[in-house]
Amino acid sequence: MTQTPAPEWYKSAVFYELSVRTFADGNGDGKGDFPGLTGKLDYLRGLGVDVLWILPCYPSPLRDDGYDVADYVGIHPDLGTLDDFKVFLREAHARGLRVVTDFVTNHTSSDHPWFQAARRGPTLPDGSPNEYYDYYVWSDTGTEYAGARIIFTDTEVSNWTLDEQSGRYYWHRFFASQPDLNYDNPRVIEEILNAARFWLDLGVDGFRVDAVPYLIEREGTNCENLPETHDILKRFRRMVDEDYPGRVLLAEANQWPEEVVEYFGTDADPEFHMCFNFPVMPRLYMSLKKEDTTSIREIMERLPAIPAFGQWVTFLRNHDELTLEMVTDDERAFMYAAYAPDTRMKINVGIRRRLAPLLDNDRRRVELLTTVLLALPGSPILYYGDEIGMGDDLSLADRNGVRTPMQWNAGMSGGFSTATPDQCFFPPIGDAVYGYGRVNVQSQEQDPSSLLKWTSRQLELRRRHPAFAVGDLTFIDTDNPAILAFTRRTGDETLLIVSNFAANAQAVHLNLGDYAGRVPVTLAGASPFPAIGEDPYAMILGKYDYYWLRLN
Ligand SMILES: OC[C@H]1O[C@H](O[C@H]2O[C@H](CO)[C@@H](O)[C@H](O)[C@H]2O)[C@H](O)[C@@H](O)[C@@H]1O
Ligand SMILES: [Ca+2]
Repeated sequence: MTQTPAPEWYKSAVFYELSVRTFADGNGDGKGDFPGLTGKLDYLRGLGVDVLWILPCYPSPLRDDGYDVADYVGIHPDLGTLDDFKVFLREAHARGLRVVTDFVTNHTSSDHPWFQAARRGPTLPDGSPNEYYDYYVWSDTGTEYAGARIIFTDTEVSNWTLDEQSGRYYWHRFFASQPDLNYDNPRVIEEILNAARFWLDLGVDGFRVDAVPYLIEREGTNCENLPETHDILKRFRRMVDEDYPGRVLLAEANQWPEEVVEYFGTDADPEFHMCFNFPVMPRLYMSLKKEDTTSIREIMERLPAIPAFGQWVTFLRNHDELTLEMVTDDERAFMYAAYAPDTRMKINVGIRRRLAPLLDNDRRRVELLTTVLLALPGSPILYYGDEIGMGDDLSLADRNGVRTPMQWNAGMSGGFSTATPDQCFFPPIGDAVYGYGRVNVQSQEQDPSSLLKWTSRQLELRRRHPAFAVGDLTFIDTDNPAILAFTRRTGDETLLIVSNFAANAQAVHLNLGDYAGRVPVTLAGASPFPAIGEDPYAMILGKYDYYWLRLN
């Protein structure tokens, strides 16, 4: 199957995020690789996703799982060769799957040759200027930009670190092993755009651009979302529009609605095609524990309008911690109390757990949040392994506990590798509840009622109703805050989504006066419900129950 060349394909796409290193090992060395991933493309096609977002695959010392790039135009040798990548891309495209790669713009690894050259100081021994020095941000005192917060609060005490070789401090928003590039230097912009061209020329369908708010620093600001940063990102978009039309840019900007929306730019002066909806994510979990969906509605209604080309990207989990940066202090305290009872679950400003353990492995709650994810405006992202209910490993450092090997079957190392578990890059999960002996693709493929099969059916249902992807959103007033009700509407159809966030059955009345005379019909099964009248529409929902309805 080949792809339909619709220019706005990303608006109706379902994304699947995966780490090549932990997805499938093709050569038995215990590390996932491109040949292994290529062998799993039929699985991904069968699941019903459209786009693969692959985590950074560049040569890297892996001090931040590849977000510390040592070479922008290569493949990490553990993952295969550039030719292996090309084969993967070709085979993905042949199956109608698109591929979006992670592009780390804000910083490099301290091992990158640019930084190693920069450390020689502004002037070389022969008196000539060191052109690489200005690739990074330096200080004599390490006191500038004091208004910038620290992001990795568990490990870093400052955004400046003294470099022994140059005797100067360098700026880094993330780990000290990730020096920030100096975007006030036009050569840096050229280098990064050229690196992007390299991958676009190979045929990638776009980039998830990492940590975009932090490109530029200015004294007296918090060094986030600055106008100069937006100018650079708009230049990136212009290059894509002019030379690579049809490719997509997705912004990772973990910001409040008013700031994140700026990363779309405008119809006249566009920036990113897509932005992650960070603010809504923690509120989905919060609403479950509070049995009150008010915060979901409030944050969604707070999102400013986006340009016609734009699309939000929604997610429940990803490779990082469940970030709690976009909540109030009280809400953060609530989330920690509700979802991180063990202190090992906390990291930086968030919670390092996977979807199934967060929801106590409760299939009803997993289904509920997944259906809301699929029904809210935006293109949803599934995180690898969540479609089978994988668990996490709190004994692993940093965020690695949610990056364990994909569980394919009950055999050696869960079918991830022919290597033994202790030889794998991260050990596959082997416990009695979430271990590969019990939770794996093969067994779920044989079980029609498995989470995997359910997910696949739900994706198929979503695909058949374009209103999920591009319909307008209208929240429906109810008399029960545990119930989230909204419509998604196009000129052709109106969908009504009703979800019960409570642990008990609930009665609710929906204010559906605008739809008097219409008959709700279930999307799966086409069962008609009582017709809507002038009075509030009464419904009963079982615990964590949901309805996907079409208003005929
Ligand atoms: O490349 C550095 C990091 O960039 C992304 O980080 C983001 O994740 C942080 C939480 O882990 C988040 O708080 C921050 O706002 C983001 O920019 C990337 O996803 C990380 O894996 C990476 O370490
Ligand atoms: Ca391998």
